[in-house]
Amino acid sequence: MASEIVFLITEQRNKQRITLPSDRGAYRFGRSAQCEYVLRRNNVGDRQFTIACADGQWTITDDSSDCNTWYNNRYLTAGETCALQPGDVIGLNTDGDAATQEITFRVEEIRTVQGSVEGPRQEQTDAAVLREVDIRRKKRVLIGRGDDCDIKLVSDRVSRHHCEVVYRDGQFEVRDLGSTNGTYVDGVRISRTALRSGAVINVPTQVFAFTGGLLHYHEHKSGISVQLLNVYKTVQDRNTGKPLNIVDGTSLEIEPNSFVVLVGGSGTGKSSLLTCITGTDPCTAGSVRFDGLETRGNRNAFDAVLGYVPQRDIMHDNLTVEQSLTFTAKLRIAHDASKAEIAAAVAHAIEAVDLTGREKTLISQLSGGQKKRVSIAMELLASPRLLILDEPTSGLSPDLDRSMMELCRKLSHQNCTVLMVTHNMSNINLCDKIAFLGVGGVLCYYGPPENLHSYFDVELTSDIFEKLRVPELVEQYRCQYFTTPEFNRLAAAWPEAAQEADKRCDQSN
Ligand SMILES: Nc1ncnc2c1ncn2[C@@H]1O[C@H](COP(=O)(O)OP(=O)(O)OP(=O)(O)O)[C@@H](O)[C@H]1O
Repeated sequence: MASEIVFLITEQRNKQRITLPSDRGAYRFGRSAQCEYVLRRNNVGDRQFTIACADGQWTITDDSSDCNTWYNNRYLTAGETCALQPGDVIGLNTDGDAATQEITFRVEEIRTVQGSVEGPRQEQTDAAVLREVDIRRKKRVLIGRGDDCDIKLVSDRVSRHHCEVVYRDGQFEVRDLGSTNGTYVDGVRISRTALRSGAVINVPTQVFAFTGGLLHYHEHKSGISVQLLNVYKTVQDRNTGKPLNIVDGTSLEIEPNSFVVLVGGSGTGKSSLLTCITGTDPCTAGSVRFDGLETRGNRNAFDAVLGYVPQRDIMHDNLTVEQSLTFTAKLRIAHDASKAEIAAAVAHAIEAVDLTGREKTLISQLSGGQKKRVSIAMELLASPRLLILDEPTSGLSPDLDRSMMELCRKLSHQNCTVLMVTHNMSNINLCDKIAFLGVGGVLCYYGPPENLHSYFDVELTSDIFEKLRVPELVEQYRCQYFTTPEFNRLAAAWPEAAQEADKRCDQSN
């Protein structure tokens, strides 16, 4: 009988579940690229430990000669094997302090499964629930925001009856039902088309994968994840005529419903990286994924999940907040929305940006910070699952900067994933992660704000900007990033991200 073991891996604030099926042999954990689960950390051996299953019994074996593996309440001796059961904890003390375990692997569950199961799986924590609908059995699956739909999507961008997937005479077909914002199959807007196995269907805020007569989808609570894998933007240098990387091999993962701030000195490629993510000027190499799905070729469809707040506010001064938002709502919300639905969406957006009580105020009478909130509310009308803000706090007073950061934090935890570009570091502790770029478009740090100063070994944030102007230091921090938990979690899920690390940096250092 096959079985699988579920580990909850905890490292700093990050949590991740992995499921290892028993019929795939042993799973090696360690620094080496040959391991099934690569852990590029200090004080981790090339092969640290192995998890395996024989005769229904899961075990851990310590493989490392010089770095110890913690098991429940003691260290294993080199080569020792122990049986695993739910509740057991494996720990690694990557900072070298024997008293603390920086990464823990807790056995959550060992379960028997029928037949064979597919390879190691990453499981999202709390972000999404995987659903599937059997089209052959139902014959017709109606998708939309109406109460009578088989798959009901809660977004004003989705039409009441948006599209349907039907099965007739052995054929599967998807038909758009005259929706406002479109149905896409493999990145192309369709009115009706036959479905092949493996097709990807997009409607606003939702992606479906169609295989073997089943429609699979993640029922999202709100924000999406973004994966950047070896992302490059190469341009022709206007001075030398030679190729120049202005985004230079960036790999990182933005977790669902997190608030990430992108910082870096002037000209370090922040805007260029943003345009790779928004797709307005796509990357020249590498991959940008939303919820793990490649966005290249699917750009139109993925636009639906994106909200972009530009640096300059674009609104009519002589309209009130409510008029302005109602005007935008009529353009963005599905055309079959009733007046009451539009009014509710506007009220919801106003409340989300804490402007309740200002509905009747003219835009011209708002402060800079309030205007920015209206710009954000305009994007929220479209229920984005990723909100990108380009320097929303530039030109604002310090107290407004704080309230803007607090708003972004709130939105990220309630509505969507938030990515913000900023120069202002004073309230940076309010974000979940900082992506710090150095000269030449190199990602030098990606991690929580509380580790920033120790990582760069500085007391003042301004010293980081100084350091990241020096190309040699930038290269040093590029490689240091490849040893961090954030990068290793990404590389474990997307091994191609490690290729760049292996190419750029000698991992034995
Ligand atoms: N064709 C080109 N030739 C040479 N350099 C270029 C070319 N195109 C862009 N660059 C450089 O690429 C870098 C990245 O620009 P980008 O606008 O993305 O940086 P940024 O971090 O957003 O800057 P800022 O904070 O000043 O807005 C800049 O240094 C820019 O001068």
